[in-house]
Amino acid sequence: MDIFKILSRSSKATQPSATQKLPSSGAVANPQLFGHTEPRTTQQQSKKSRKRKRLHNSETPVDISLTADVDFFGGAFSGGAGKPSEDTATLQKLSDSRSVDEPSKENLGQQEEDIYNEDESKRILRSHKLKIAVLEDFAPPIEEEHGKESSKSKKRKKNKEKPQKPQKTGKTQFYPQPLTSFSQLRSRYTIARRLAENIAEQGYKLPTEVQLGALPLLLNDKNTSTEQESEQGRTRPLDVTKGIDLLTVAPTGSGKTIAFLIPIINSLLSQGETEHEPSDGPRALVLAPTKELASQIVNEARKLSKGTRVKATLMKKGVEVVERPINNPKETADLSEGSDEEGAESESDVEKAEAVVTQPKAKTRRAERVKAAILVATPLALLNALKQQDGSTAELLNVRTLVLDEADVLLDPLFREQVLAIWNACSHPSLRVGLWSATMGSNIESLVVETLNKRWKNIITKHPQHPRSPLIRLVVGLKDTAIPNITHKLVYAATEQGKLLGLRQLLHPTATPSTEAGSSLRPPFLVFTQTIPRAIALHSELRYDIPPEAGGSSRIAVLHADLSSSARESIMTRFRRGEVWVLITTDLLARGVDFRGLNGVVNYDVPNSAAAYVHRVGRTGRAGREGGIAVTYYTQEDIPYVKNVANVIRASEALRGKGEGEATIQQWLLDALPTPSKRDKQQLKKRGIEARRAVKDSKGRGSMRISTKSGYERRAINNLRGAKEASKRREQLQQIEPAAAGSESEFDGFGDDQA
Ligand SMILES: Nc1ncnc2c1ncn2[C@@H]1O[C@H](COP(=O)(O)OP(=O)(O)OP(=O)(O)O)[C@@H](O)[C@H]1O
Repeated sequence: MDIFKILSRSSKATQPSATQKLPSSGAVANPQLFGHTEPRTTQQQSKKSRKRKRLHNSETPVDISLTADVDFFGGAFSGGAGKPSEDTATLQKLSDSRSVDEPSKENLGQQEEDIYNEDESKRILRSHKLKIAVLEDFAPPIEEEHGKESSKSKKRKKNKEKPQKPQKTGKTQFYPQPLTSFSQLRSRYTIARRLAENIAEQGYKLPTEVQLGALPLLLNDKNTSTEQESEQGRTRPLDVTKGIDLLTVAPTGSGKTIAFLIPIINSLLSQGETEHEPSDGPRALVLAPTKELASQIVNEARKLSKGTRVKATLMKKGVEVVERPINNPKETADLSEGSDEEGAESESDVEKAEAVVTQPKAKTRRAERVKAAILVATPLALLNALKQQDGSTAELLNVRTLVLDEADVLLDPLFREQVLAIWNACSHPSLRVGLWSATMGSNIESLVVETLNKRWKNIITKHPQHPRSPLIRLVVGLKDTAIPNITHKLVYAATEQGKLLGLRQLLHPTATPSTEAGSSLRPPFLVFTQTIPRAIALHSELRYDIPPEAGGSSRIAVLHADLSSSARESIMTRFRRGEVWVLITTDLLARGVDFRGLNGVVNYDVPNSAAAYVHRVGRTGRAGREGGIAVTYYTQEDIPYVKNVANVIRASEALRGKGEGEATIQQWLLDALPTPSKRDKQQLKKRGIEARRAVKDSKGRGSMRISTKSGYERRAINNLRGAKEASKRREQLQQIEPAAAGSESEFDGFGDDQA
């Protein structure tokens, strides 16, 4: 069934042309956004140059790019992804629990082939627009490392009997080994066989930019060029083998989820069976701002850990994460300390057993405990499960990896307190943090550094010799910019009625074939509004716009946070299945949610910030897909704020290589639009367009209502309705009055006997 044909109620103008490409159609050949336009000959040359030993600097820089048809498992697999050939039997024999430190002989042979020298690494990273910098490195200063002590370092040494103090080095560039094919996960990092198979089964062939840069860093790369280049041009070694804290800014839809999940799953698999008991609680924690995103992450984690002992679960209401006492919090704290001890027949085991036996049942909650090693949660749901009777937060003693997906929103005032409380509850000294988003303000970076420093102060008081891991920042492309493969339309609709008319034209494009914004937006698409009441109102206004023969009102749905969890789940499923074609929503679905087949996004209400725009429009054009369309309507009220959006569109089009002539936003428009002040931007981010929050505008009129009727028409209708009601009331009164008069006449007053 052609959705577009039915929606447009015509077959004439709606036949998709043979050349028309939809983002929802077909598979993507190349999920990368940058660096795959280099000529084939260069790629062939690069293949030869790869056969160099690691860390040997070549005299002449070699042109390196990636081949699109990557052969899984070093060319040994045949018959499609995930199907190992006989040649790979040896690889397969590797146990999924083998330590990553013990590469097999056959893998070592492969390893040498896949190692790039520093110039090659630089070249690849640059061609894919990857910038990796060390934000904070806590290793000793360079001079000391190389045995040449400066007078400064001598002085420092004199005062040095104090505990290790973090050494700030400023931002320095860093060039790790890029991961140019998923087969290198096995050959270089000896990830678990089953994990590698699961990756192949998903059909992932070529790593996206963020995977290319982040996976080597997170898999504790021993092969990487451990040199970092400081602003002064000096180099110093950087040790990533003990783990790093990573802040990643990479475009929407660029595959950040598997970039953080693969290292988590691999690390859990590489730990011996004995190390983790389900009763120890989760070992990896992923926080996401919405239930929808959290459940999507769990699904991804389950696909990647299929057939292994690693389990992932979603935090649900009523489920316990740690043992919590009801009456006496002290007792549970003792119990958890005991359970952290290792070794069979140890004293602590006895204590543990006794504690379990002697623990009165009434003192512990009887709810089900989380047994999975990976827990994915929204901040509030998890914090509620950690709150103790005395108001304190229970510790998550065994969590070694904390991931904040959509970190900038999680560390924004809305979630900040909850997230920091959870971060601090993860008390393991070797906790590694990953912060991931497509947008990241510098204030968030500062907050991260501050939080890490505070935590570190606490750690060294308890564990003075504990090594500190570096904080690395990975940026793909231009920070805070929409992906280059989206077509943007910024449409002036003047009024609220104008926007509704515009949206109707998108639903029935043949009515106005010349409509610029609507000419090629085909369902399924998302429509974003500023508030829940507006989403509901827009849904009621449009719900009968789709003809019954096309499925009628069932094709259009609304999803927002006031709905029950089950209603939200069911709408998501119907949308993913293609039963719902137009989904009206709020910023609830703006971040992280992955709809592969989305053809477009409509910003019915202008987003509250540039970042919100980047995320909303990033629901389309995922994993390198072409052609998603983002339509943004703006009215008179939005003019003071729309420059934010216009700037993002300009930057995204520049990234795509669009010149002034073909740009959506002409320079004259940019010049004409007012630049909002910092205060205005903050206010907008917090509250959105103020007038749209109220049912009525500042003059008491309902001009921000979602309706195609003008204010004049609505007033006329209201007057008519008022007049009708008044006359009805008069009629009723007239009927009541004679009756009342009659009843009065029947009342004879109080009798003498009642007085
Ligand atoms: N290497 C790859 N090759 C092809 N597809 C991939 C690859 N990696 C991930 N994908 C797919 O890309 C899509 C987007 O991935 P993901 O949701 O992780 O993006 P993201 O970077 O987290 O986006 P957002 O910033 O919007 O949250 C998913 O459908 C995923 O399956």
